[in-house]
Amino acid sequence: MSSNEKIILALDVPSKDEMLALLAKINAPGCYVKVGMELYYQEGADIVRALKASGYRVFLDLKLHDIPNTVRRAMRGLARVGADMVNVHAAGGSVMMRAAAEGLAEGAVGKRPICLAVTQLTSTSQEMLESEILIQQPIVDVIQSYASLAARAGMDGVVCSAWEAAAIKRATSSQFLAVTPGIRLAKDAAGDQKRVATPGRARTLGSDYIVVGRSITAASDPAAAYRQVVEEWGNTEWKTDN
Ligand SMILES: O=c1ccn([C@@H]2O[C@H](COP(=O)(O)O)[C@@H](O)[C@H]2O)c(=O)[nH]1
Repeated sequence: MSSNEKIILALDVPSKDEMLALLAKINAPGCYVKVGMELYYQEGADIVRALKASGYRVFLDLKLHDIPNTVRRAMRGLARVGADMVNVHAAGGSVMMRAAAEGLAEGAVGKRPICLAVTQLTSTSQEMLESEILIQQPIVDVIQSYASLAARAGMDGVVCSAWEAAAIKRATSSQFLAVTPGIRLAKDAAGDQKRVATPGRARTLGSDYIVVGRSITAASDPAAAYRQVVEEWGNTEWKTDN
């Protein structure tokens, strides 16, 4: 089956065996995949090495958020593992983000991995932002501000929802990446996600990459769902002038 390098499949499964079974079902060799906490905390760095050895591109989604020295040293190690894309929380601040970039440059064997900053999780709503995180501003303004900070601190882009993609590019540059989870096929339930978009909508809103998990992995036919995401993305025109 054909894949698309801008579609990142979230491998949210608890073991290597389940991951291999899922990849066999989807049958998209060499596609972009995401290893998150669930799989990494069970299988460790070997899972990334195995995926890379099989030709997949890997986003290692561990969302580091700690003091700058710890993040720098952790990133030095993660760069050696060989992921193509990694991330931190922008809320860790500019010194921490700069330390992440430096650690990656120190550890990278060849090209350093793309480093993203998570702005506000796609499971966060405006209401939660105000009542729980105690930030009394429109979420898009908060995300724009984090994106500017991240760009100045040497990040290559941010994780945000598709709905903020154009705003973060206005605040930074058209080259600054918007990697957007919270993607659902139209028929699917949002579940715990609050800021969601379909693959086609995400493209028109200016996403550079979309991250798709349960709309594919929980589908009765994951291969058909993956194909639908690829087609919907591919049949939609990308816009930057939102
Ligand atoms: O803001 C964020 C940051 C990361 N994620 C991750 O993306 C996938 C989404 O999975 P779905 O099943 O498509 O909801 C998941 O691995 C999250 O950890 C995110 O959703 N939002």
